[in-house]
Amino acid sequence: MVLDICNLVKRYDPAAEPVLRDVSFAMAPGETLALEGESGSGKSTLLHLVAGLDRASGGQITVDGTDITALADGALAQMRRSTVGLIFQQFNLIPSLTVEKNIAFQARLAGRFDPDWAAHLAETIGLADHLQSYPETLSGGQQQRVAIARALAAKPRLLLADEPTGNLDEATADTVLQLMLDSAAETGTALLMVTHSPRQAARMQRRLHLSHGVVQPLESAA
Ligand SMILES: Nc1ncnc2c1ncn2[C@@H]1O[C@H](COP(=O)(O)OP(=O)(O)OP(=O)(O)O)[C@@H](O)[C@H]1O
Repeated sequence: MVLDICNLVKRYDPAAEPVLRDVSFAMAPGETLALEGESGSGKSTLLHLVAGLDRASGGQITVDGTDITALADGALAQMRRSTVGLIFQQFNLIPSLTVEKNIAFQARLAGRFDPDWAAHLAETIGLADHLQSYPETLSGGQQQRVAIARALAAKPRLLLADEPTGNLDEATADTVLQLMLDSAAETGTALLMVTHSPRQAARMQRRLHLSHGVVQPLESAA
């Protein structure tokens, strides 16, 4: 399994109910999973814990064979660089680098830069004419696509995406999701994606609904 989450608990306020009470699920290589649930149900919290950006209050998160809840901060950062891709609502593009260099950045850090793969992603995601532009000159939707291409370029074992097509019109969102699904299939990346769109969720292999701190499976049309 690329990801194995076991009895995960997260509480922010010791006096209140935990945001995540008892979350358990696993993902195999290449698997695509939609995480749904109403606003405030804890979806972003769950992604942050899996990314090692925040600490669990209980339970285990095993990423590519390593229980990350037991890792020190330095080892967690190393795990993120080598194994996990992130597409979060803040795009975190590097303002001093061109689009082309932003796309290459994480792949280079991970030691997996493949210029042909990066060029294929930029072309398919509609950024080929903007490779020498700087992020501040791009629209929000274009910046979001750079963040997506950057994550895919590094061929991560596990890709965590928090509403990755939220800034895009429906047709562009469909194209970009298809690229993410094709890339996951080609590189064996497991894709865990938070979405509010039932239409997008239906294109993933599995759907989980997060409510009251636990996840339940939902039927998927795929
Ligand atoms: N750093 C934090 N400190 C305290 N409470 C937090 C923190 N981050 C999130 N929360 C609380 O945890 C709950 C879950 O928030 P989270 O952002 O994970 O939900 P979400 O399902 O991703 O929501 P949305 O769909 O609106 O993005 C909310 O009640 C939120 O207020």
